[in-house]
Amino acid sequence: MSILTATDLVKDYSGEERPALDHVSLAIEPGEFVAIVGPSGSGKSTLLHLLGGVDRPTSGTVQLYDTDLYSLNETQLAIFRRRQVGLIYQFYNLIPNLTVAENITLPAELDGKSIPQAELTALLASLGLVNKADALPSQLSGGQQQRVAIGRALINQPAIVLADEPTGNLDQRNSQEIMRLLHYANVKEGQTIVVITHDPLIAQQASRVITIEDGQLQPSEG
Ligand SMILES: Nc1ncnc2c1ncn2[C@@H]1O[C@H](COP(=O)(O)OP(=O)(O)OP(=O)(O)O)[C@@H](O)[C@H]1O
Repeated sequence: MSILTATDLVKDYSGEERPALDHVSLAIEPGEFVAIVGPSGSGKSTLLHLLGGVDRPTSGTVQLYDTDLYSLNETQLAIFRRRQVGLIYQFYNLIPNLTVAENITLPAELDGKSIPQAELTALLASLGLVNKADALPSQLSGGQQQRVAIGRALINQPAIVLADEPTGNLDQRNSQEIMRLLHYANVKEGQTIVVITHDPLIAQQASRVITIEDGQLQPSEG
C-alpha cells in the first residue's frame, strides 16, 4: 500500500492566471527517497505543501495511508501534521528563543509527550549536536541549524519527512552532511523522504526523481 497518494491535485492561487498545480497525481511507497526537481515557479513547493497538509488544494485529494488529509478540519489537520509529517525548510524555521534541545523536542511537547533524556542525547549525538543542546539558534552555523531542524522533523517518528530545499542555503560539505543524515533516517529507520532540490548532485542520490514543469508532472526518463 502506498504511504502517500495524491489524486488529481489542482491549486489555483487567486490572481494567478495559470494553476500552480494542474491535475497532479502521484503515489509514494513506504521507504522511498524521492527528489522533486523543476524550474523556479514550476510548483514544487506548492506540491510539497499539499502533500504535507500545510495548505489546502483547490481540488483533488491527498491520502496518507488511509487518512484523507483534506477531509480533516484545521485542528485535526494540525495534530495529524505534527504526528505524521516532518517538515524541513531551506531557512530552518527554528524558534529563536528556544534552545537546540527545546526546538527539537517541541513537536513532542506539543503532543504532551516527554522525550527521555537518553533518547534525546542519542538523537543529539547522531546529529553531532551534543555540546550544543543548550545553545540558541543564533549561536549556530547554518549547517548546525539545519541539523536541529532534522532532529525536530524526526522526533515524533513521522510517517513521512518533506524537505523544501534543505541544502539550498548550505555549502557542499554541509549539504552532504544533511544528505547523510536524511539517508541514515531513510535506510536505517525506513523513513520515507521527499526532498525538493535544484542541485543535480542531491537529486542523483534519491531513489526516484519526479520532474515538475508548469504545474504538471513530466514523464520520467528512465
Ligand atoms: N501564496 C501564493 N500566492 C499566489 N501565488 C503563489 C503563491 N505561492 C506560489 N504561487 C505561485 O505558484 C507558482 C508555483 O510556485 P511554487 O513556489 O510552488 O514554485 P517552486 O517550483 O517551488 O519555485 P522555486 O523553485 O522558485 O521555489 C508560481 O507561479 C508562484 O508565483
